Amino acid sequence: APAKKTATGLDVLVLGAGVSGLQAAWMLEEQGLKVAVLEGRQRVGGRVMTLLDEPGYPEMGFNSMGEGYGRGIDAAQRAGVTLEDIGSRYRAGKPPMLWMNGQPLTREQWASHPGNPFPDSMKSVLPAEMVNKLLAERTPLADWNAWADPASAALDVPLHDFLRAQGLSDPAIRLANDVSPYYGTNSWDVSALMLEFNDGFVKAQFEAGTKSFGVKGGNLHLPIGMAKLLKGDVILGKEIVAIETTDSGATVYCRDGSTFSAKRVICSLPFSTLRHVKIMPGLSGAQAEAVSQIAYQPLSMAFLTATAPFWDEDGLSPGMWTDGLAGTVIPQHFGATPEEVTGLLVQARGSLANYWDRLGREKALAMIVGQIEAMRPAAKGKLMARNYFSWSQEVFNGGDWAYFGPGQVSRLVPEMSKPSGRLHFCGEHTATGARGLEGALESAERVALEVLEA
Ligand SMILES: Cc1cc2nc3c(=O)[nH]c(=O)nc-3n(C[C@H](O)[C@H](O)[C@H](O)COP(=O)(O)OP(=O)(O)OC[C@H]3O[C@@H](n4cnc5c(N)ncnc54)[C@H](O)[C@@H]3O)c2cc1C
Repeated sequence: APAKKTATGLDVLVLGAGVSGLQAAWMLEEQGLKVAVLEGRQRVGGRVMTLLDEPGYPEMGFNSMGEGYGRGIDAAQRAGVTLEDIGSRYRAGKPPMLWMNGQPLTREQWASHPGNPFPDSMKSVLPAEMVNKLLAERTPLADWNAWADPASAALDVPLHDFLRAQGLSDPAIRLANDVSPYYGTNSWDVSALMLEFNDGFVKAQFEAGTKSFGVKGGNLHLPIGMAKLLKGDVILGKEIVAIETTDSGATVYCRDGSTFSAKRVICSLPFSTLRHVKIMPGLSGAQAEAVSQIAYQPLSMAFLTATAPFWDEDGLSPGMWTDGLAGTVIPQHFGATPEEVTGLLVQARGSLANYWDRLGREKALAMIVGQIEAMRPAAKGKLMARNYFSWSQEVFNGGDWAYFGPGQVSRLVPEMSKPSGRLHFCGEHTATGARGLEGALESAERVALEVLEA
């Protein structure tokens, strides 16, 4: 039987219990509104997701906040969780090595390697550093806060164009970007302007300070703490399938047959999942285009542990950036001391993530272990595959963060987050001044003010 309504006389229904939805709900309650939150998963947190039963509490989602995360630091204090500077843990141990074609290379070896396709002046730049370094040094975006202004539209071109203009050949672009893209699946499907905005945000973070904060015991404790602050219901297991607004109110329909009504609805769903929700009346123009078209980053991860420190045996860093099917191996230093390795997080982005996903969990894990063992015989028989997590395959995400394709920043960003009648939007994809978790919180502030002023 359909679940009974648990909340009546609501001012606002918030859809999604990620940090943006939880923050918006809290802000509106502070102003005296009656709010309920509906969440599809059986947990809160969305893209903040910690494996609390694995050693070192590996993070499958949100990693850390910078010192400039005013909203994030404030939310953590309110939620009663402890932030610790984990920057030294990221930097602990030997620096990761570059593995090209199955062979380990130091930076010096790479600089003179015959397979190095980078321009002469940049031979010692590692592939993983190249895109961010070029953006940092040569961004054509004078004011990063103006990224979505019409005046910046000329920069809304494929990342490929920017990288070509910096003197990178196609093989150099493939290695520096497409093997493990931060945004997009390759240099053609992402706007350079989006990365220039991100570069500005990163620089502003460094100006505020160089610490990286994580939540003690796992980042998942942040949204759990934020949810506890709410007076209204946070109802789990409520997959939204339709949203209807009229001149006088709004109704939300869930997959289990239950319905909820309120004066207004705030939707924090990523557009990758919202595009499967029936919206009545339908959206139009750039907003409809955005909901249907904006892409989400493919990102998949395997969590491995080692029964013995094979990196001591072969004398090489446990960290690996490979140009092959094993992706990037990131040692986790979350034990009692920063030296201890609590596990290996193996990450694939872009088309490699899609390939792992198509193999499926078991085959992907076996392939990853086999690849590492082939490169490092000392690892043979010592790797334990414990977990596989794909953001693309998560029904309630359909990918990691939103990214804009060439032309989409200018065409969609100024329009896509405006309210449609009594339906309002928040979530990291709607942030225009910050990125990541801080962007999600920024969007919550914007939407809360929007609802209060409506
Ligand atoms: C691997 C990874 C690493 C990251 N690292 C960092 C970092 O280091 N620093 C940083 O600042 N940010 C980082 N981020 C980004 C940060 O985690 C996100 O920006 C932020 O958590 C997004 O919050 P949100 O509320 O916008 O979206 P979400 O957390 O995705 O919340 C949306 C909610 O809606 C729910 N939902 C979706 N569809 C439905 C439906 N149909 N019905 C009901 N509920 C639904 C979801 O279950 C989810 O709970 C990272 C993200 C990932 C995935």
